[in-house]
Amino acid sequence: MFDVLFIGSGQGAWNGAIPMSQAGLKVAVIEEGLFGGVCSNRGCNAKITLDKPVELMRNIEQLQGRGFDTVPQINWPDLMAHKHEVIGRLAASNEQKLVKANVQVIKGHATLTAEHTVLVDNTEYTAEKIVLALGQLPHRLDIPGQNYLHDSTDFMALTKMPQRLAIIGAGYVGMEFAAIANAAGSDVTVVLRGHQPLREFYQPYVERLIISLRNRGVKFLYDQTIDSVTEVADGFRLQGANQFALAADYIVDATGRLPHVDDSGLEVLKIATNKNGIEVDDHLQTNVPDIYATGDVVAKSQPKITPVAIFEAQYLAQLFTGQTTQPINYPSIATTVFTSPRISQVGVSPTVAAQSPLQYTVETFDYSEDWFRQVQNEADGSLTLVFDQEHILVGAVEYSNEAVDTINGLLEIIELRLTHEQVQRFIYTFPSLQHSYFRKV
Ligand SMILES: Cc1cc2nc3c(=O)[nH]c(=O)nc-3n(C[C@H](O)[C@H](O)[C@H](O)COP(=O)(O)OP(=O)(O)OC[C@H]3O[C@@H](n4cnc5c(N)ncnc54)[C@H](O)[C@@H]3O)c2cc1C
Ligand SMILES: NC(=O)c1ccc[n+]([C@@H]2O[C@H](COP(=O)([O-])OP(=O)(O)OC[C@H]3O[C@@H](n4cnc5c(N)ncnc54)[C@H](O)[C@@H]3O)[C@@H](O)[C@H]2O)c1
Repeated sequence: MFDVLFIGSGQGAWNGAIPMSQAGLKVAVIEEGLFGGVCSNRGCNAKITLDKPVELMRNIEQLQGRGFDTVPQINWPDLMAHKHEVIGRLAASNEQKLVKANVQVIKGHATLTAEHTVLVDNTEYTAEKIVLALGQLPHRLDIPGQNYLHDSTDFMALTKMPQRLAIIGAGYVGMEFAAIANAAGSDVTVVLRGHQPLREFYQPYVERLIISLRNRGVKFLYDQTIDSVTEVADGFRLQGANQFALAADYIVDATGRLPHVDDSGLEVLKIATNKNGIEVDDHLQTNVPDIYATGDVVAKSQPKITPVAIFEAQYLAQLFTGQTTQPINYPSIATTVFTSPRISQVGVSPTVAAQSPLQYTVETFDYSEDWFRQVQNEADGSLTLVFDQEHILVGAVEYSNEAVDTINGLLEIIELRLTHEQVQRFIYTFPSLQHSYFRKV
């Protein structure tokens, strides 16, 4: 009998399994696919590998006539081969990480059969505690011609960049892929059901991102309902209400991801779920004692991203090894859409702050006036900061190529509620990004 049995081996599992095992618990991880789950094999890591040349290309573009005379072109087949090389080895190394930490690795599809029992290929495994780290699966539009639609995994394995790419949905996946495919030379059209791309992000910066992508040739079609996809002589045809029609060579369905709750026996134990995932209490415990859940499969208001899955897995390690009995207490969470420019944000949104002017002040800094950004000729960037009544930084959002580094840098100031005087004690390297913002805090 194991002390803890994880179903799923993604970020929401191994970041808990390893410290639990190192603390002396008998731990096993069951995985039916690639070890490391989505982020390692077909999510964050693959995406950032495909984005790297885009980021470099945009930086070089900004310096045309300022030290550079040409912009390099992306060689997609070479880039894809590089992605396969970098990402292809991760599953095996993720598995080895578990083995080295003395975690038992079990391969196959797990089904819960009783409160402490899981079945994998006719073998029963029992455990004191079971952790469901099942992740999410791509949502697929339920329309005729559904089989012609592709998901994020398909896109990130494309050997040839399609000439005409249609993307349905303008969330994280839709926008990031639009930026990459556009830089790689594809004629990209993003089709939106509503009128608000990247709903969770600060909208004035989303609007600037849309303008920037439009200027590069990406088309955005708002308020469209796709009814069907058909194969035609030279590709595919999307059709929708009010005579909407669009021709494309390849279509990505980026309409979101759904919690993976339907094939692991949750119903046998009547584990409570809703459309957002598995319901848990403030200790990540499901309605069934000794069964817990972490990561994307959890029904939660926090963003379904890797660092949150890691935080939850590490919390369970502390809980199960007796280091804490406290409820999970999420810190400030930075989120980023990896377009170019990027939008990165953390803490109180300027939109929320603007609704309570007595409680918050909001300040915006335009990078066209910042000498450090002028060095790289980055004119289209801004940082917005939110301060509370004590003038402590409580929120920040940046639209720029370096937004991730700025927001990660400001994260500790926000989380630790550092005062202006405390921040002034940091002696950063000069010149550096930190120097371009620390005086503003
Ligand atoms: C295209 C894309 C890009 C992304 N980019 C980013 C990013 O840049 N930054 C970021 O923070 N997040 C990003 N994410 C989100 C991130 O990948 C997820 O938040 C993270 O992978 C969640 O980890 P998890 O462990 O909860 O689930 P997963 O990684 O989904 O792992 C779940 C695992 O459980 C296994 N499993 C499920 N059921 C069973 C069963 N019954 N038996 C055995 N095994 C089972 C699955 O095979 C899977 O391997 C991205 C996601 C996508 C799709
Ligand atoms: N940078 C990152 O951190 C990152 C990157 C990629 C994915 N992710 C994670 O992966 C998950 C999935 O991302 P995603 O972009 O697929 O989902 P999402 O929820 O961010 O976006 C889905 C989009 O599809 C649209 N949509 C939904 N139903 C539709 C329909 N019937 N017709 C047309 N449009 C429709 C929505 O309005 C939305 O714009 C999220 O949990 C996200 O956190 C994170």
